[in-house]
Amino acid sequence: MSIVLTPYWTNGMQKLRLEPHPPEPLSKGLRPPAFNPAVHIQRCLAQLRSKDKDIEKYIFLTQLKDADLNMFYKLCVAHMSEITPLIYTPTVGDACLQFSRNYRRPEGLFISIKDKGRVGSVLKSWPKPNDARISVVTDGSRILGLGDLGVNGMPIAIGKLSLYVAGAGIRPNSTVPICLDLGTDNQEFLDDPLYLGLRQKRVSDQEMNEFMDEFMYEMSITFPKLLVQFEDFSTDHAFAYLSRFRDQYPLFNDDIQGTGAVVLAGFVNAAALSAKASGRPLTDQRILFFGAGSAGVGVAHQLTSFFTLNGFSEQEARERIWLVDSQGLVYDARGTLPEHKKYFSRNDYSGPPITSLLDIIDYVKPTALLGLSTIPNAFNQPVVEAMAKHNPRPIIFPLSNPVRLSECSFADAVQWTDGQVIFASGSPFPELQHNGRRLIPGQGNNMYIFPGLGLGAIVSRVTKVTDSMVEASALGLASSLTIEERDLDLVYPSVERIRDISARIALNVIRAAQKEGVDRSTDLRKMSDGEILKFLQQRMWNPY
Ligand SMILES: O=C([O-])CC(=O)C(=O)O
Ligand SMILES: [Mg+2]
Repeated sequence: MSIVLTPYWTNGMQKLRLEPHPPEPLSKGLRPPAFNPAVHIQRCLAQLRSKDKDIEKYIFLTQLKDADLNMFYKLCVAHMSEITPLIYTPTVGDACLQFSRNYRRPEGLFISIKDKGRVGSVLKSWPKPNDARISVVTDGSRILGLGDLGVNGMPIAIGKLSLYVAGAGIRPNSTVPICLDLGTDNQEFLDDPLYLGLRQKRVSDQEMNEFMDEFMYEMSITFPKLLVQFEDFSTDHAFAYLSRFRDQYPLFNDDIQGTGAVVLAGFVNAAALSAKASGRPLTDQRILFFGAGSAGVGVAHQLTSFFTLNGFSEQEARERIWLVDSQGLVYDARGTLPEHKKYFSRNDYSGPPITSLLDIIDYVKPTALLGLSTIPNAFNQPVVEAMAKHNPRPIIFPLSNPVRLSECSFADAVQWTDGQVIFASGSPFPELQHNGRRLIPGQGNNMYIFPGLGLGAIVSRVTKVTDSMVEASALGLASSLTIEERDLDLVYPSVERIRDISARIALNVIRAAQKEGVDRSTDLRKMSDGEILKFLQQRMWNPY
């Protein structure tokens, strides 16, 4: 028997209390005579399934988490592929949009620009800060593909952290969801009397920088063992704060690095399938990115490592990549470009702007088309057919979230390529049958990466998260497919195995951290791979 911290509420405030784990049986008379915990999970599942709308299911699960944390995670772990889309993408998108309307109880920390100068004292209201290991921090400025949602971004931090618990066995009381309120430019919310954030526009970059400097410093003081995951900051801030803080504190940006790693993993497997069909070398890839925000450029950077791992120079790797933004193909002669696009801007084209995606495909002749644009249906029939014309097995990854912003659906991509597409999307699509074949879409969502990357970083107590740790997480994921999954042409493993996958990713991350000397748990250096895997699996928190 061990002791865990269980959240409870008093006077509208969340507190934590110490409880034996598993709990002592209730005294006689306090529960129904035939109550059987093993059957109770079926009751909870039936209650969940009786709700018609996904948002109702989300609300039910949130309340279950309040009332019976253990049962909530028991359901998550036992029914991962059913529950994940409800507590996370895509339903969490609606939960964010409706957060101020559906709000019931406090969960997580809100820190606002009004706290500037005393952020430390606000952080101290968190109970047991020494137990904190992982925080997901958002400023709500670019939630999924839904734009600036202000403090309504909190559910994204909560949802990601639930996956840390369910998918990597992090203890629930080690997780700290944080939403920063730096104002919002969402006028609809500012006008809404129920909106739960400050009634002001976003602050200037300078004020935000000062706030973020104080916030990150105070976080490191209050939570000495914490890893920070930045989530859904607007593109410029995502890049700026990653580079501002990454050498000072243990942190990563999920949208740049997590998404980059998950797509690299899927791409490694997709490239092998496409090479098999075309007979051309594995590295004969030309990758077109539709969307050049934090996710698009983050993924592009990560994918260059696919080529450098296969013997290309950095320059050669960069030449395999083309970016498209709202003004079409990104190239030097087009005019001044934002900083984050410059690295991939083409210098081998100087004609008039090419703006239509179809024309760009004809010019580039890509083997892979990756969508990170949040423009629904941008990969329409002519676009997908053009990809199929150039490739026996085109790689098409519409990665925008949530599902209604996806650049195309799985069913359309299958139909328009006669089943030849190698497909992964950001949000889940159902599998289908085509000409008697079972076709299963991949889900190229960072949920495969961050639990394992975080677990490895936490267990080895890194001083910082390096590029090679992120790359190692991707390769760990890519190699985690079983033979059966490879036979089904999958590019990602089944999410039901997420805990095994997270352990394998964490092992790779730990080894990469050791190689670079950024690990502080140096005891792990003496252990074999098998011993580390066993250690990780044994230490994972389990609902009883
Ligand atoms: O949350 C997700 O599903 C993936 C992600 O980070 C994003 O779209 O911003
Ligand atoms: Mg995100």
